[in-house]
Amino acid sequence: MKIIEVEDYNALAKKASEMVIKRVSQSSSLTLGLATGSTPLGVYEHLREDFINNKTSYKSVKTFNLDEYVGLEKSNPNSYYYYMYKNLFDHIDIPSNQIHIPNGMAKDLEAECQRYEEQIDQVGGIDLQLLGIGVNGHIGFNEPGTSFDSITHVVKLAESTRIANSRFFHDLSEVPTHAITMGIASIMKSKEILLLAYGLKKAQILYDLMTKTIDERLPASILKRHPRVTIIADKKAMSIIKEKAGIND
Ligand SMILES: N[C@@H]1[C@@H](O)[C@H](O)[C@@H](COP(=O)(O)O)O[C@@H]1O
Repeated sequence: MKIIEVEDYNALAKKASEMVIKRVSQSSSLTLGLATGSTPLGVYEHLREDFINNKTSYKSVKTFNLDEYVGLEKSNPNSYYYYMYKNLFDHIDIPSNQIHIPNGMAKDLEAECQRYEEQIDQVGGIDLQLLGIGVNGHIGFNEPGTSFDSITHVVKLAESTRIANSRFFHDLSEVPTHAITMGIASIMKSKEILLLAYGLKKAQILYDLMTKTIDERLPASILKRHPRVTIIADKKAMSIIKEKAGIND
């Protein structure tokens, strides 16, 4: 895994967006894997600005989102569907039939998971997957203990994840208990992965990721087996790694 350290959140968002824009401009049929949460917000902001200023076109780009809550309507501001349209899709020229987000309202959730995984395979897999990381090391919504062989599936969210994500809801009881997520094996099929981490609250998990062995108790640790992973982290997220290595700056 290659780590790029940047000064702060804005530099992280800028760097990540430049990498995405470069791939979009270079390929006539790119498939992007997209993430939600607070971390990619600045990246999407830069992509929106770039679309206005430089007209980078997404007409032939396909996207697959990592995950979606179970039981939230698309119109619910906390659904990842709503998040993605509000922060990105409503502002660029991507055709809606090229956007893929798991349907957390599907009657048959198992069938929805299978359909989603097949769609990813049908387009030849994801070229570039954006990832955040949970404080417990989850990627997508793959909580600690998830099998490394998992494909798109329904998960019961860890209480720590529900509490962490409750900041977006009125209170904890509104946070869904389940979600659909690409599995660890689905994520590992991506040709290239860009993991973003910023802030002190990610410093411990980033240190664990870099120093601990590959283990299902730390879902992100599997990324060490992937040939093309870049981590972009700001100084705060890097602070424990550097402190333990005796690096001061
Ligand atoms: N399902 C998402 C993940 O895809 C995201 O990476 C993580 C970190 O979120 P944040 O970027 O807000 O710290 O939390 C959520 O639970």
